[in-house]
Amino acid sequence: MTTLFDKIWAAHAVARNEAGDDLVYIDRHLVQEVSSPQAFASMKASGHVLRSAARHIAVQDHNVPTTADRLTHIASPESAEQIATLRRNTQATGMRLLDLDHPLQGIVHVIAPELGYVLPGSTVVCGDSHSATLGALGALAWGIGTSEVAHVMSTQSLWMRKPRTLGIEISGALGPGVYAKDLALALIHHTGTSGGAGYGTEYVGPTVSGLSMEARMTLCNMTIEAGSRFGLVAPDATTVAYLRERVQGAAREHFEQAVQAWAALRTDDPADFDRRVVFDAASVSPRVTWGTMPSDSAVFSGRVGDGAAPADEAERRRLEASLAYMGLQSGQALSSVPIDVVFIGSCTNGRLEDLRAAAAVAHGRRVASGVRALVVPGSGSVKRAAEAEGLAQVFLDAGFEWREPGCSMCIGMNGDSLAPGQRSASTSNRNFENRQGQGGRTHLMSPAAAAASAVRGKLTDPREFLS
Ligand SMILES: CC(C)[C@H](C(=O)O)[C@@H](O)C(=O)O
Ligand code: SF4
Repeated sequence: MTTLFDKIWAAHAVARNEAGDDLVYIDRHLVQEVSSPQAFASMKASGHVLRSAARHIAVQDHNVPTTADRLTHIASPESAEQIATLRRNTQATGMRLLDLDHPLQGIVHVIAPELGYVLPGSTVVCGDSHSATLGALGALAWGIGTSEVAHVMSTQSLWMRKPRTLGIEISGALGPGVYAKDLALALIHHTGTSGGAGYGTEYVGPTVSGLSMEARMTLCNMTIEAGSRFGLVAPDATTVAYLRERVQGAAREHFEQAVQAWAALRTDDPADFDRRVVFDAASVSPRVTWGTMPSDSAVFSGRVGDGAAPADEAERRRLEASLAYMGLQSGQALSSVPIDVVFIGSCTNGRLEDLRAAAAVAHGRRVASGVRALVVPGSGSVKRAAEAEGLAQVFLDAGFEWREPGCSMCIGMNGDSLAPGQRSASTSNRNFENRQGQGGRTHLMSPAAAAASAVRGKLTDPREFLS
């Protein structure tokens, strides 16, 4: 009797040192241009080589312009340099690269599942904190630091202290206009930004089983915002159906056999978790953040500060600084807050279902005057699919910009950023100070809510547009 986390860990731990850390075998590694330059350099400096090139895929995502002329024009020299460096490093080591001109290029956490690259029961790492997104496929997937990236490239393994396990058991149906993003924001509000620290999180229960693959990715993506590096969902029929269409190579040949083996990949008894949190999804309404931590959220009919008294003096000071940064008053009605920019995209909410939810609201409506609204698909595949089913046209007709894939305004490294003091409605995952641009103010929400906010020009509950 053991948890899914323990089973996958045990299948990959090949040795234990005196300190109690395990040497964990890494099945797959994803590489992006921001966290890899030093890793390639230190691998080279120590005379190591890429041990198993086929187990790594690199992609350009954070720095890529989302403008149509991006193959010939990259305005920022720093961005151009990081992109060129990854190109050089992958050529030198024989690592596969999805470059700017590749039809499958996109945000690393969006493309990996699309490629059928992440399989249930496997270990997957990436030098990026949102790697737990891939745990939605029943894999142990987590973000690592640059020195660990070098270690994985040269040894295909990592020393790791096994975390304790946290089971988040979710039951109850999500209401109309309520999405996995709202569930994630509600959970982070409930547990706090460090509630999951030291734990590997598995999401279980009927609500999770009922979520689509993409919604599971949204949920797992935000696990790190509650402090846990691992977010996991056991594979089931939904996972198998998703992978059946996508796996390639040897995994395709042995697919039916693998499906049988995956049946054992589940937590035998929730009592096996080191800690359990029980959560009712039916109680969740569309949410929006008002502060500078992802836990600072409330329902759209709520107020800045959410009416809760700060727990202590340090928290009172944090809230004060946070509201000063956000240019908001405690107690102000959230639905009265005007916005300047709308960003629909990111590894949290840049997949096809997200764009469908936003387009359903945008359809036949117009972005409010004075508001700039961008839709940035998470990958080339998402972009083409959205164009084929008419979503791109819906956005264009409504006055949104329709961009090339990448991280874009989620982090503002590629030239898409907020100006100082500008306020955004954003479907990304972090509302930290300066995250979307120096002095920019971020309100996190679901894609439908972001589209509703674009139309009204202020923070808006998407249910206002549901007929
Ligand atoms: C730049 C990258 C290493 C970073 C991360 O680790 O997550 C980024 O993706 C983010 O979302 O903050
Ligand atoms: S979309 Fe945002 S959160 Fe995701 S990898 Fe890119 S910068 Fe990080």
